[in-house]
Amino acid sequence: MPDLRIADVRVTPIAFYDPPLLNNAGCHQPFALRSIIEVETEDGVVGLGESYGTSAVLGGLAALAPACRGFAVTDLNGLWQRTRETLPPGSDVRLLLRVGGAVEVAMWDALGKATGQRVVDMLGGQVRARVPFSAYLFYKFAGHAGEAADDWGEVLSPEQLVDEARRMADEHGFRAIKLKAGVLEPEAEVAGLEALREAFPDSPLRIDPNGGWHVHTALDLLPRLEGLVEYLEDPTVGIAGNAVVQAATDVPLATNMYVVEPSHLPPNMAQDGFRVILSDHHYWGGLKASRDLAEICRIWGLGLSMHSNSHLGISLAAMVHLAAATPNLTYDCDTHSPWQVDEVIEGGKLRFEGGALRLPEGPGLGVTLDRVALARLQANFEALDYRDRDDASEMRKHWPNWQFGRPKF
Ligand SMILES: O=C([O-])[C@@H](O)[C@@H](O)[C@H](O)[C@@H](O)C(=O)[O-]
Ligand SMILES: [Mg+2]
Repeated sequence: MPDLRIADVRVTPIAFYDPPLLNNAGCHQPFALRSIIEVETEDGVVGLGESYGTSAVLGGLAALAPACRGFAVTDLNGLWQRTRETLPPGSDVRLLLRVGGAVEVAMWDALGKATGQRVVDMLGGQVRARVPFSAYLFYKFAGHAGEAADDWGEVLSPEQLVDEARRMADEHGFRAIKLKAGVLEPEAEVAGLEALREAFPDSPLRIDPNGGWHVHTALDLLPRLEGLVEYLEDPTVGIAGNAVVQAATDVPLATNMYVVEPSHLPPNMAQDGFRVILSDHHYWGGLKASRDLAEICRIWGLGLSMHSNSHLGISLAAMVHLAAATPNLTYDCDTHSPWQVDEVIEGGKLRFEGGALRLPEGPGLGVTLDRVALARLQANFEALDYRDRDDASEMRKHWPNWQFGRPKF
């Protein structure tokens, strides 16, 4: 019988190159911040997790890590008790879920590696061989401020958007297409979506202004969006605001912004705010909590999709295991992966075939840490002069008069 007690939890902050992608909050900085979590058992088996690298999450992980020693990697109740005990009293539940969830994934990976089981099997069993992902389109600048253009170039017009989508589809085979909006005038963004429809007549489309539109703007645009999109993601602010939009259309509204932890579910159901939840194991408290969320969605008749932020291969592997174990995942998952050039797992990035990923082979998550890459990405982090994401300041390097607004348009 393997000794499943935790001997050590290591957290390594990393930073990896990120292109100048635009969203309602501004522009991505040249490096995205992330954390790599290693849970080592008394037998020397190492489980992996990946999460945010913000100062709040890193602070929470630094407090939690030493408190994990001694309990078994199967003890999720123990994990959550220690997470509550080690975070400062009154901490936001969203921080608690992010910190505990980051370690939880690594515990599943360690358990799988120690016992020869895949995470997908421990989460209830594999229901699909391939996990489909969507092409995640962004408006973007040609290059970061003061730097040369990257090989995607500028994307600010409908024509450039179609080119970006074509490259995504050619390189990875994605079918569904998501447009990150809330950047340009809504009219221009819907025109971009219409150009995508013309170029990709069979692709399910989505648009996500991240709460950037006023209720009246979303209502005005509904006639153009109906029949065009499979869901409308976070068009405006809050459950109540989005409920007004949802009441006016049969197009389901989806969210990864306003229903992001358990206490948001009852008001959402009561107000019929969103009919699709974009789950995210980094937000919801890990893999077990995300399976529970899927079950809640099934019981209450909500659609289920999957959200992503800039991430590397450990997160992607965890997303694939979770998605492969979730029968009612009703839409293709989001991923930022095509935008990332760095990787932290051995063998390089997981490769999409026909827009989908197969489960990496092997026990646990099926991925191994590339320690040379980890050291390089950690050095990136140490060299940076920022410790938190600040899209607004980055945006003003390109558009000095830019102002944040949510809603804005
Ligand atoms: O990375 C971005 O710019 C996205 O806007 C991200 O921050 C969102 O969390 C996300 O991808 C979304 O679907 O809202
Ligand atoms: Mg979103």
